[in-house]
Amino acid sequence: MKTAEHPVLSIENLSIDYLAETTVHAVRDVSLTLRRGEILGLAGESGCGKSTLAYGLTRLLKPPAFITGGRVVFSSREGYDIDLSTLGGEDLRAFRWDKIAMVFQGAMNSLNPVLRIAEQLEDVFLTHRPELGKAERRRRCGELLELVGVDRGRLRAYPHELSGGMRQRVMIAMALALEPQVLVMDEPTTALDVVVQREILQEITRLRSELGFAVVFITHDLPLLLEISDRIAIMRAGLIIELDDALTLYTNPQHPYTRRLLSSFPSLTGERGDFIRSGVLTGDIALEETEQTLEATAAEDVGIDKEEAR
Ligand SMILES: Nc1ncnc2c1ncn2[C@@H]1O[C@H](COP(=O)(O)OP(=O)(O)OP(=O)(O)O)[C@@H](O)[C@H]1O
Repeated sequence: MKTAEHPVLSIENLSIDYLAETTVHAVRDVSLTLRRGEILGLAGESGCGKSTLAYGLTRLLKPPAFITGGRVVFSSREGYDIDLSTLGGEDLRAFRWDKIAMVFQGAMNSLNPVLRIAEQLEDVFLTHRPELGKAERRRRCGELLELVGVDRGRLRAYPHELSGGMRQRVMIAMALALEPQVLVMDEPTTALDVVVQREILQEITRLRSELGFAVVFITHDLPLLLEISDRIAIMRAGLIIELDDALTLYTNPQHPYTRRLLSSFPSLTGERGDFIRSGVLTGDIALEETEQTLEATAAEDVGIDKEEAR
């Protein structure tokens, strides 16, 4: 899908510290633009700051995390800009559902076990669209469930009556309820088995095309990102060290750390590698690239010590 050049979210020189016993510089001077309608993948090893960045750009950080510099600006499709640091309280809560929605890794476990799915979905409309009547709310909840591939009959179910995959789909439906322009997904399918994961990812890319929202998709699973992302940012020790469109990043990675990260996934380098971005690349190219990568990274290193960021 061709993405428009217009930004929907601009992250400008964002820095986030954890002011714990020792200060951790978890996000360091990150600048990043999310284009309207694109899927931007954010990859990097555990502890590099991906989740902190996700929480920072949705302003969900809690102490000891503090934004120590920079800002995040949302550019609405209606043509106005909002600096998120100017929002607080109710405005911020409303903004989060309305304009930017989130799906986090354990989201499916955050459904209330004693309430039916219908009540939990309806609650979003009751809070944010109080003008809607009961029948209209019900209708929209049914439509939402079907949008994410769950039969509307499940509205009457309790969470424990649904599989993990279905519960995660319900969470995605909830995130999409108010038609946000940005969806932040932090490891949204990691807890699910591979087949269910794949189905949900296909659903997300289909919905993105249908509804036009942009996605920040966070995972340490680089092969997965290569499949679904338009562009990929590689993060290390709080810094974005490389950002490019997915195919270029795969075929021509510039940073030694990116090359090393790519080479650490057997699925990208073995004979099965050609399923990645199928139809675009062959396993031979994948193999050749990786051999070069291995030779190159044997001789050089990135030079950013993880401890240095703490
Ligand atoms: N509450 C906290 N107090 C102090 N340091 C923290 C806290 N939460 C996270 N950190 C540190 O901030 C850094 C970034 O953590 P973060 O969770 O954002 O990384 P991540 O890339 O999302 O990792 P993962 O893939 O494991 O979720 C790490 O060094 C982590 O130890």
